[in-house]
Amino acid sequence: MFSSSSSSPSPQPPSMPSAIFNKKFHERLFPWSLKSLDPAEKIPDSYIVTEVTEDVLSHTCPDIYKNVTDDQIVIWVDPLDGTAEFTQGLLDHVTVLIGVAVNGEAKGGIIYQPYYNYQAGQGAPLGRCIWGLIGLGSFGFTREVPPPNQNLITTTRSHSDWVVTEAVNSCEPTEIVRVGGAGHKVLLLIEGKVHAYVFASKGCKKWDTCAPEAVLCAIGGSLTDLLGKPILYHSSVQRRNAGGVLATVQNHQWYVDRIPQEIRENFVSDIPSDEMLQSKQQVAEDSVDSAVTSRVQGDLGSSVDPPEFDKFFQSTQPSPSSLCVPNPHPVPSVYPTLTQFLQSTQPSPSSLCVPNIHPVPSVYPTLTQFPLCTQHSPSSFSLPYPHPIPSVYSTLTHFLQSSQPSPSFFSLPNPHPVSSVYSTLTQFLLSTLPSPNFFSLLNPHPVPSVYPTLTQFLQSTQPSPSSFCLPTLTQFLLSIQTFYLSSTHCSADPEKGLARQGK
Ligand SMILES: Nc1ncnc2c1ncn2[C@@H]1O[C@H](COP(=O)(O)O)[C@@H](O)[C@H]1OP(=O)(O)O
Ligand SMILES: [Mg+2]
Repeated sequence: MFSSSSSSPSPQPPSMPSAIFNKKFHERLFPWSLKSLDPAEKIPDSYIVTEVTEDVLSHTCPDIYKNVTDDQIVIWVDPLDGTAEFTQGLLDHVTVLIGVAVNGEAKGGIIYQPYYNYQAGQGAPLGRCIWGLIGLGSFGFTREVPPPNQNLITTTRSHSDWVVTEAVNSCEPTEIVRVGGAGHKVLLLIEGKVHAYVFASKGCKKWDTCAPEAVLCAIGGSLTDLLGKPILYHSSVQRRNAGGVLATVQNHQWYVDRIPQEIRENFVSDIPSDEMLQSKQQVAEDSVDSAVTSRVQGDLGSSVDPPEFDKFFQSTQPSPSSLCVPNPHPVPSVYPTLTQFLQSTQPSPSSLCVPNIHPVPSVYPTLTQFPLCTQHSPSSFSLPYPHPIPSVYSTLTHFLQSSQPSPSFFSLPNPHPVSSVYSTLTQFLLSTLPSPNFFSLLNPHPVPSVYPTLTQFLQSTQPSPSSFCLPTLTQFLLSIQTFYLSSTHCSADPEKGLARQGK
C-alpha cells in the first residue's frame, strides 16, 4: 500500500528471478518504472500525468455522490495485484487497482492492466484502463455474455488448498480457470470469459476487491463474501476478506447456495462499524442513497474471527478424544495450534498420531485438518458415509499420496456411496511407493469396472499388495494368473519379476 510517510528507506526495484523477469524488455515497455525514487525527493514533473481523458470527462457524475464529503471516502490501492504471477512472468495477470469506497461500500474502481496486449506484437496498444462508477457504468472493455450451457469458474492458481478446491467443486464447474490476481479474474467475468469467481480463502485483502467490486457492480454484477454478505471498505474494517470472495455477473445467489455449510462455517462476514452505521443512518434519513442502507441493514454478521482450529470444532463432526504428538515435534509451530485445539471446549480426539520427522513437513497442517474432518487418525481411519463433502475422497487420496509412508491399512465401505472413489483408490494404489500392504474389496463388487483396474494395479511396476482378498476361488486364481503372467512377461528386469513371483 502507498504511504504518505517519507521516513522509510528508498524503495528498490523488485528483485526478480533473472530467467523470468526480462529487465530489458521491461525497460523498453516502461522506461520510467525501474528507477528508484527517493521519497524525500520531489517527484519529477515527468512522472505526473496532467492530461485529462476527454472520454471520462464526457460523463456526468451521478447525483447520488453530490453530497459525499472527504471523510466518507476511503481509497484502497493495490499497486501490483497478481504478484505471484508477475514474478513468474505471467504479465497479463497483473493489474493496478484503485478502489474508491463511500461510506464503506465499493463505489468507484479503476483496474489498470499495464501489460495487456504485451504478446500481441508491435503496433498493438500496450495496456488498458477499465474503470467504473456505480450509478454510471463501467468503461474501457467490451462486455460479452459467457458461453451458455457451461459453468466456467475462475479461482486462484497460486493460493489454493483443499477448502478453495472444495468450494469451487461445490459450484459444479464445467471448467475451472486458474489465473492470478483478483483484478484479472474480475476482468474475465465482465468480458464473459467465466461465469463466477470463487475464492474460499481469507488471503484476499480489501485492496484486492474494492476496485474490482465497483467495476463489476457498476454493470449489475455482484461481489460478496462466500455467505453472500457485502464486503465492507470503511477505514477501520479488518484488511483481509475473512468471508472469502464470490463474484458473478448474474445468478449470484445460486452460487452462494452451492457453498456447503461445512465451508461456510469457516468464514466470517464483515460487520459495519458504529461509525458506519451512524453514517448509514444519516444517509437514510437524508434519503440520499437508500440502496446503500438496505444493503447493510440486517447483515451484521459476527464480530468474532475464530482461529483456524475453532472453525473445525464448530463443525458438526464429532472431534477426536485423545491426542498424541511426538516430542520434540519436527515442526515447532504445531504446538500453539495443538494447544488451541486442546483448550477448546469440544471433546478431544479419540486417536491422533503424527509420524515423527515426517518426510513431507507440510503434511502437518493438512493432517491436523484431516482428522478433524474425518474423525480418526490417518494410520487407521474410516470416512463417514455418505460424506457430507463428496470431494473429501479426492482430498484423501491427495493426502495419502503426499504423506509417505502411506497408512498400512485402510478400509472403504462397500458398496461405496460415491462410486468414483474406486478409480481414485486405484490411482492411489498405482501411485508412489509404498502401496498399502493390505486392502480389501467386497465381492462380488457392486462396481464391476473395479476388476480391470485391479488387474492394472497388479500389472503395474509398483510392489503389489502383500495380500488382498477376493471372494471366489475362481476369481482369486484368475487374478493370480494375470498377476503372475504380467510380472514374468512384462518385466524387463528378470530379478524384479522373480521378486514379484515370490510375494
Ligand atoms: N494467501 C494470500 N496471501 C496474500 N495475498 C493473497 C493470498 N491469497 C490471495 N491473495 C491476494 O488476493 C489476490 C487474489 O488471489 P489469487 O491471485 O491467488 O487469485 C492476489 O492477487 C493476492 O494479492 P497480490 O497478488 O496483490 O499479493
Ligand atoms: Mg492483490
